[in-house]
This record gives sequence, structure tokens and C-alpha cells, in this order.
Amino acid sequence: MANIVAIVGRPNVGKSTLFNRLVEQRQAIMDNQPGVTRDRHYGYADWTDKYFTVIDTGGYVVGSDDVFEESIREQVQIAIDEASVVLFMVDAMSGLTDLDKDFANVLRRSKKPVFVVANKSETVMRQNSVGEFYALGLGDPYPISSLTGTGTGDLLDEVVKHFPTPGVEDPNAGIPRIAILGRPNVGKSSFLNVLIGEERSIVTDIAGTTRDSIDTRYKAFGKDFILTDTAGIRRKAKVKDNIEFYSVMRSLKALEESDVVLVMLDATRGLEAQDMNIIGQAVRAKKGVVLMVNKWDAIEKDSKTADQWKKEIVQRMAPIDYLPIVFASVLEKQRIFQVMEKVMEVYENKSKKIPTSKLNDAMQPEINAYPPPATKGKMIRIKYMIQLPTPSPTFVFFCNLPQYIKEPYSRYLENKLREHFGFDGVPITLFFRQK
Ligand SMILES: Nc1nc2c(ncn2[C@@H]2O[C@H](COP(=O)(O)OP(=O)(O)OP(=O)(O)O)[C@@H](O)[C@H]2O)c(=O)[nH]1
Ligand SMILES: Nc1nc2c(ncn2[C@@H]2O[C@H](COP(=O)(O)OP(=O)(O)OP(=O)(O)O)[C@@H](O)[C@H]2O)c(=O)[nH]1
Repeated sequence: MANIVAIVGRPNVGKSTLFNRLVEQRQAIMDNQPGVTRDRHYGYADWTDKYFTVIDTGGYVVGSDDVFEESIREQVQIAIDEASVVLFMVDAMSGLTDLDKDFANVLRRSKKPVFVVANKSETVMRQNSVGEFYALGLGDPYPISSLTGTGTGDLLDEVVKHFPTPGVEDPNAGIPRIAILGRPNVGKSSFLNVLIGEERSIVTDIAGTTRDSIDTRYKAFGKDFILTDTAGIRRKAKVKDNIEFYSVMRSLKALEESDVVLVMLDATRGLEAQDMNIIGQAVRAKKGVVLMVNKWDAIEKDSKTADQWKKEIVQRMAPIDYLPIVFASVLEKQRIFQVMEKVMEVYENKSKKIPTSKLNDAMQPEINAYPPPATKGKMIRIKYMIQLPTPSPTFVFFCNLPQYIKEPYSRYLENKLREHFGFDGVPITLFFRQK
């Protein structure tokens, strides 16, 4: 069980500022890896060797008056449901407000530990005035400044005492992160519903139901996974005027955050430019890709139809010919399990590490059988190769004249790597280095 700290409070008290301060250091490290997004509402933090996940619930309060009450309740509910500790932030500069009291009323019913955090307490005067927050009935207020860091150490010392375990650095390590992408109307929502049950389909105008609050892990068909289409990006109020742009951004973001992209195609429409676009983006971003041709129930077909589809896709995607294709019907629940199995398999392929000796034993004979063609009268010798410890398979070939290795030969090596080690669905990167 991961330690989770949720920051709640009315808008503008400084939740995001504290969030950033807590996750900043670790974020900087993790951001160096591709596939980790910047703008999000949860992050990993640590304090005195205890690891925890921080949720900034701020983005979830969408401030139109009639939904406000409701959204407070939801925001607080998320915190109470998910968190080990709740940081209830108030503003020492502006003092106690009615909205603070509304939050407190809900929080008092929680059984989780709640800390009243009086932010913006840079000055001694404000630190001395935090006594008024005792009126919230939630214990001692902790004066801090998210901006300068004052008081945050004392607060964290107390917070970590409530963690049942030391936690782990990244609680979701090793769990595949999946993005489900495709054109409008291809059946994404229907697929999600089949996958994770009807409750996910309840999408209210107030983004941020529990299910979406953090990177939620799901278990379906016996597989553990994370869906990367998160609520942080579903701020409807702000994007009303540009739905098109918004949905593109949303897909890009989900793609960027995922390990494997499941691209849904529509059997009744064939492979369209927009599909090619999504697949191209996923491949460029070095994501695992599975193609799911949906609505297979809805077309006329014979024994050859699937093969024709495959052939056409491979032709149009050339030279990308390694993407698994599953023909499925969400409506008739056909081959849904196979889709998920493929996704898991591609994830395994993407994470696979080939030991150097095995790699060289398999590849040297291939290189000897078909060595790189001599260029400008010079022999090109590949001496050995290694796989780098990167998130997607990357190989370095050490050779005497790396600049003379041309694209066709590189493709030959890639094909041989695939033949020997089976990287179905996963883009492979090759580098040639002087040795
Ligand atoms: N003086 C002072 N200002 C702060 C402090 N922390 C945050 N602020 C300022 O308060 C304003 C609101 O900060 P945010 O972190 O965006 O507040 P928030 O609670 O996340 O706001 P929402 O996203 O609207 O919920 C910003 O202008 C911050 O610079 C602090 O410790 N001291
Ligand atoms: N025949 C058939 N229809 C399907 C299948 N899957 C989904 N549909 C239908 O396709 C339509 C669109 O499905 P949605 O799940 O809303 O598609 P979506 O991709 O989420 O659409 P957007 O929300 O617009 O992006 C609905 O009428 C579904 O009933 C399928 O396997 N076979």
C-alpha cells in the first residue's frame, strides 16, 4: 500500500505551490526519462527516507457557483478515499473564510489524519495569527510558506509519522501504462466500459471522480495496468471553445505518459490518415503499439478479409511491419481478452533486456554472413554490441567506421534482432559508435 498525501483547500491558497515544492526534486530526476509528463496532479516525494505520492486536488474544483458545493465534496472525498494523510491548506494572509469552514465540515467526518496547514506564513506576524484556524476544529494549525519552504520540514516530520510503511520509490514501477487512442466514434468509451466496468462511464461535468483522481490502477482479465487518460486534462470549462485542439492535446498527453499505445481502428472505415498519424506519433515516441481493428462484427467478410487488412496496413505503414493486429468487436465482446494479452506481451517486449553475450552470440554470425558493404574501399567491421538500459530497446553497435553504416544495413540488423529476440510491437533504436 502506497503512502498518499492529498492537498485540499479552496482555490488560490497555494496548493500547487506546495505540491511543486514537495515533488520538485524527484520530479526533476524522473523528468529526464521520456514518457514522464510535467503538468500533472500527482507526483512522488520523499522525506527522511519515507516515500509518498502527493496529490494536488486543486485542478478538480471547477468554479461555477452552483457546482461549487458539490465539487468541494468530491474533492475532499477523493482525498479521504485515497490518502493516508490529508493536508488541509488555508491562507494565513487572507485569514479564515466561509469556504474554509465548508471544507472543514466535510473533513471532520474523515477518519484519516488531517493537518491544517496555514500557508503564506512567511512573516512572524502571520505565523502568530494562525491561532484563528483552531476554529476549524481540526487541531493545531501548522504555519508554513510553500513559497520559501519555511515550516515545511516540521510539518513533514509529523506527516510521515502517520505512514503505515516506509513506502516505495515508485509504487507503479513495473505496471504497464496504457493509452487507448483512436478517432472519434471508433469505440473507445465502449471498450473502456467493457474493460473496467460501467462505473467509469459516469463522467460528470465536474472532472475528477475518484477513479480518475490519480493514475488509477485497474485489474481486468487478470491483468494489472494503468490507464493514462487522466482527469487532470479534462478541465472542460477551460477548453469549451476549442474542443478539437483539446482532444488532440489529450491524446498526445496520454500517449506521452504511456508504455503501450492501443490504437483502435474502425473496420467499417478502413485505415485513415488520422490513424496513420497516431501510429506514427506512437512509434516516434518509442512506445509499444498494438492495433485493434474494432467493429469486426459490422463488416462483410470471408476467410481472407483479415489477411487483406493486415497486408494493407503493413503496406501503408512501411517500413513499420512489426505491429500486432487484433480483429475484435467490443459490441460482441469478441477477442477483448486477446487485445489485453497482446498489450501485456508488447509491454514485456518493450522492457526486455538481452544479455550482452546472448546478443553477440546471435548477431555475430548474422553480421559475418552479411557484413556491412565496404565503402570508399574501406572495410567496415562491427566488433560487438550491447543493449542500453533505456525504457525502450536501444542497441549500440561498436565498429571501426560508424559513419559508413547506411540505412539498409541498419534495417538488416534490426530485422535480425527481431528474428532472434522477438520485439513484436516495439520500436527499436540502433546506434553505431566508434571503437
Ligand atoms: N506569499 C505567499 N504566496 C504564496 C505562497 N504559496 C503560494 N502563494 C501564491 O498564492 C497564489 C496561489 O497559489 P497556487 O499554488 O496556484 O494556489 P492553488 O491553491 O493551487 O490554487 P488553485 O489551483 O486555484 O486551486 C500564487 O500567486 C502563489 O504564488 C506562500 O507560501 N506565500
Ligand atoms: N458494430 C459495432 N459497433 C461498435 C463497436 N464498438 C463500438 N461501437 C459503436 O460505435 C459507436 C461509438 O462508440 P464509442 O464507444 O462512443 O466511441 P468513442 O471512440 O468513445 O467515441 P468518442 O467519444 O467520440 O471519441 C457507438 O454507437 C458504439 O455502440 C463494435 O465492436 N461493433
